[in-house]
Amino acid sequence: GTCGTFGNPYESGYTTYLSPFYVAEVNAAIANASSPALAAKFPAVAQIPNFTWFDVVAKVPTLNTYLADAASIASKIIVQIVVYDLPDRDCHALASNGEFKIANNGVNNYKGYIDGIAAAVSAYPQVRVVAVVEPDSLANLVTNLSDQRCANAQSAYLECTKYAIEKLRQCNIWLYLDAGHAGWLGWASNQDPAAQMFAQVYSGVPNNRVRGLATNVANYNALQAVSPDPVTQGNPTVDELSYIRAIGPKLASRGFPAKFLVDQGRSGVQNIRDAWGNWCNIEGAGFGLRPTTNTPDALIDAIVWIKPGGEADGTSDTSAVRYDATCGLNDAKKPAPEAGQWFQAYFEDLVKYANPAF
Ligand SMILES: O=[N+]([O-])c1ccc(O[C@@H]2O[C@H](CO)[C@@H](O[C@@H]3O[C@H](CO)[C@@H](O[C@@H]4O[C@H](CO)[C@@H](O)[C@H](O)[C@H]4O)[C@H](O)[C@H]3O)[C@H](O)[C@H]2O)cc1
Ligand SMILES: [Mg+2]
Repeated sequence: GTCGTFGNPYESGYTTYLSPFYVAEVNAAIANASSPALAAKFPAVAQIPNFTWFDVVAKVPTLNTYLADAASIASKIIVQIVVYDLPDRDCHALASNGEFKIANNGVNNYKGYIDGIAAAVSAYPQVRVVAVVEPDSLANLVTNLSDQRCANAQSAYLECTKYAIEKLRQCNIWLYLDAGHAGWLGWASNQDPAAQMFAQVYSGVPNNRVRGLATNVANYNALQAVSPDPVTQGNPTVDELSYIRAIGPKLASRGFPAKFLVDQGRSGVQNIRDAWGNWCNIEGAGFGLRPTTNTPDALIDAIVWIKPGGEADGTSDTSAVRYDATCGLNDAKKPAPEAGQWFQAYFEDLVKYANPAF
């Protein structure tokens, strides 16, 4: 490509920007804390970088603000974002359905959303942007085309993802496509179809800035399980490291030399789910391994916190339009607010059960 470096964006010497959005959420949590002893730990949490989710187009202007702020802080700095606004988003679930609908000009709306992000990235070439692209989207195309909503969304997801990769090609951006997790695409029957699809998307845009894949986004799997969680039911890819070591070579052999980011933001406690497919506000979860480039495999660029701990996965209000039954299961903490909204009790648990401890 025409750009210089395209190695690990988290290379030494780079600091990672703290999202003011999340810092503000944690500061508010201090004011609402159930116990002063626990609240004493909250400021330390606010110092750990995570990703800012651009889940509505109205948030895109704040990206300019963040990039300008970051540029004023350090010459070598990384801003971490999640691109998350596909039309008919979260097609196999209800909790995170988005603002754009395919049936209502959604693909064009999405392209405008991407154009806004691309303009911000171009305006601040001195700031590195690491972007996770569309959690749950391509993974749903691997396993859920039997769901009419996903089948209907397939071509739009692929067109929108291609557009995002084409537009987000500035020399200061690194893209990681979302790749589900060990309990999703890690099943043997899913690995090859997944590798095939990711490699096809990668090859579809020459000279792209797709560095690799992001796994375990908004999920709870260990990077390296001490012992298999019972829910893994004999699946050899018991954790994210085994999933990555299984799918990495399958991607490389198909022309996609993918590197990985692994979300460990809510992975501090294992054996807390009734089933591996349960994903909503899982009770007992704790903040996990701290972000680092000290990873167990060269395939992994960094351990990161992508889902901001404390922001809900979905509402438990059965009367809500976006109520998903998964958020009503026994292992889902209740009462929970809408996806993305601050869930104070859940945040306090994440701090309480954090491993490593705060
Ligand atoms: O014994 N075997 O050999 C065998 C073989 C195959 C088997 O089938 C596999 O079973 C897996 C479950 O074990 C399924 O994985 C679940 O798929 C769901 C979507 O369908 C995901 O939900 C998403 O989760 C996101 C957060 O991660 C949410 O943000 C998002 O809103 C939400 O929709 C779950 O995580 C994920 O765990 C696979 O599809 C399925 O193919 C099972 C056994
Ligand atoms: Mg979700």
